[in-house]
Amino acid sequence: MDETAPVVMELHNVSKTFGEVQALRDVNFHVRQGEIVGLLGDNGSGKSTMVKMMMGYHQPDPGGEVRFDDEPVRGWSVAKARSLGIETVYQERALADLQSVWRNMFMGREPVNRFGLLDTRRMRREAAALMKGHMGFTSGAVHPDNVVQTMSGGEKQGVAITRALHFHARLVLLDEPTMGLSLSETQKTLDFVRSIKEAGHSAVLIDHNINHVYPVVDRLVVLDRGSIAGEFSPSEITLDELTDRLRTVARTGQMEE
Ligand SMILES: Nc1ncnc2c1ncn2[C@@H]1O[C@H](COP(=O)(O)OP(=O)(O)OP(=O)(O)O)[C@@H](O)[C@H]1O
Repeated sequence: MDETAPVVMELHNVSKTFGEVQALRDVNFHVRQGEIVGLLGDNGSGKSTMVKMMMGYHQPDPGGEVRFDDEPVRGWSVAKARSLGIETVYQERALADLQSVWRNMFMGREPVNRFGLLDTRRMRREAAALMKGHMGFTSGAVHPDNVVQTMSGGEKQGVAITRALHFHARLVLLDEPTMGLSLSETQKTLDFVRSIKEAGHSAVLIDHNINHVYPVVDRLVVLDRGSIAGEFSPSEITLDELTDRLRTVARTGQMEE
């Protein structure tokens, strides 16, 4: 990974408290352009809270800051994050289940024709082309008019990721994207993550299965009870060593005994 690549997004001293629970504690985190970062940690360690912070769903507690392209972001919100090119891919939550594939692909960014009306023909046509190109859906089994609800988990994932790629998302956030997917769908999803990097964009990936995360990321960040407990590059640590370290963190809260 090019350590001189510009930082796209940064969380600076970010904490997040929900009532009595401190989900994040003084987190300092960054993602560089063209970098894929994996977030690891036990249940409740704060991974989803961190992703939701990056997608604009949560605001940091006072004293913390979200930065984008080296500038502090004011008025942090989901709409603001989307306008900066941040896309989220969730297994179940990214798509409107009762809407068609083409509607989902263009939601919020629908092209209009010369009469100022939604250009549905163009959306259908482009959705079909994208499905063939990015998703490799050549069987005809998945049509742009299909309602998302009827699609498999992997197909839904494909739609969400295709949308992120098509709109040139600069940062794609993936929270458990392989949950419940078959082996081949998982492989496809991980290939998509690689293609984000190939396109020069960035991603943050949460996946409980470190066998999925390890081969696709440039850097691994380990969270423990809301704090960053350690950071590795897969080139510095074998998968077996990483597994051992994660067990140690779960037991002691430290990366090393
Ligand atoms: N909206 C909320 N209100 C109250 N507590 C919350 C909220 N969101 C998260 N928490 C708490 O914050 C802590 C961190 O949760 P988070 O979902 O970020 O963990 P996680 O690492 O993603 O866990 P998992 O791997 O189980 O999904 C947990 O104790 C959780 O119960």
